[in-house]
Amino acid sequence: MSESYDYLFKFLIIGSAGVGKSCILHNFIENKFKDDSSHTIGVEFGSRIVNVGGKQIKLQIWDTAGQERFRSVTRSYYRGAAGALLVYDSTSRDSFNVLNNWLSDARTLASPNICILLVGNKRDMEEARQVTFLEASNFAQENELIFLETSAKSGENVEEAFLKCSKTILAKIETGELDPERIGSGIQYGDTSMRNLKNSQNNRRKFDCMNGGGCRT
Ligand SMILES: Nc1nc2c(ncn2[C@@H]2O[C@H](COP(=O)(O)OP(=O)(O)OP(=O)(O)O)[C@@H](O)[C@H]2O)c(=O)[nH]1
Repeated sequence: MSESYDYLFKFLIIGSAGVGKSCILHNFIENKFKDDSSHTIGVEFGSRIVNVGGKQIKLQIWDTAGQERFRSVTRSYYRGAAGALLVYDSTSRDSFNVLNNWLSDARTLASPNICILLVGNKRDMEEARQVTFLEASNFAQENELIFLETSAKSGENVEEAFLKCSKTILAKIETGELDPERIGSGIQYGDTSMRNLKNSQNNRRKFDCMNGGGCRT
């Protein structure tokens, strides 16, 4: 069965080892918690079509390994990503303290216009919390990031995280701030968009003809 969608967005999930990146992806794709998750080796991949404001968007998601020894491999996947979920574990101050390193990697190696969403995962473990909502939201504000707390275990806000990032990218396409045709934008037109684009070009030609503007073929 062929898939029909308007746009394809390339997404990354980045952050330290063990913060729950693979579980977030698994929850988003399979709608369940992966309780036997082991360290990712290199990168893993998932994709899903979501509906954002009436547009079908195919998300192509690269889940990267957090362990330092895979850093050179994972960095090679950053190029041309339209969006990234930058994940820390709200029960681990260490994972929060290194966010600046992840952020500068994402901003230098991916598209300069990359939409980054800060995700504080493991929200279900309130008793073990080491990072408050307020300090993370201040960090997000200072660094112009959108921010959400999630639980890959209960599924809370997981879908919302991907949708929020997709909505922001779509809005930038619609206002012309992002150009999907720019190489390395991390965005591609799907069949449906191409069809609409061609129809609007054809309509434009018809309009030019009717108004004596000469017909270009
Ligand atoms: N309670 C709770 N545990 C979680 C949550 N998300 C992940 N975990 C657990 O945290 C551990 C690490 O999860 P992973 O998804 O493998 O972590 P990762 O960030 O992909 O790790 P790397 O692949 O090494 O980078 C696993 O034992 C998960 O079961 C969550 O939201 N709540």
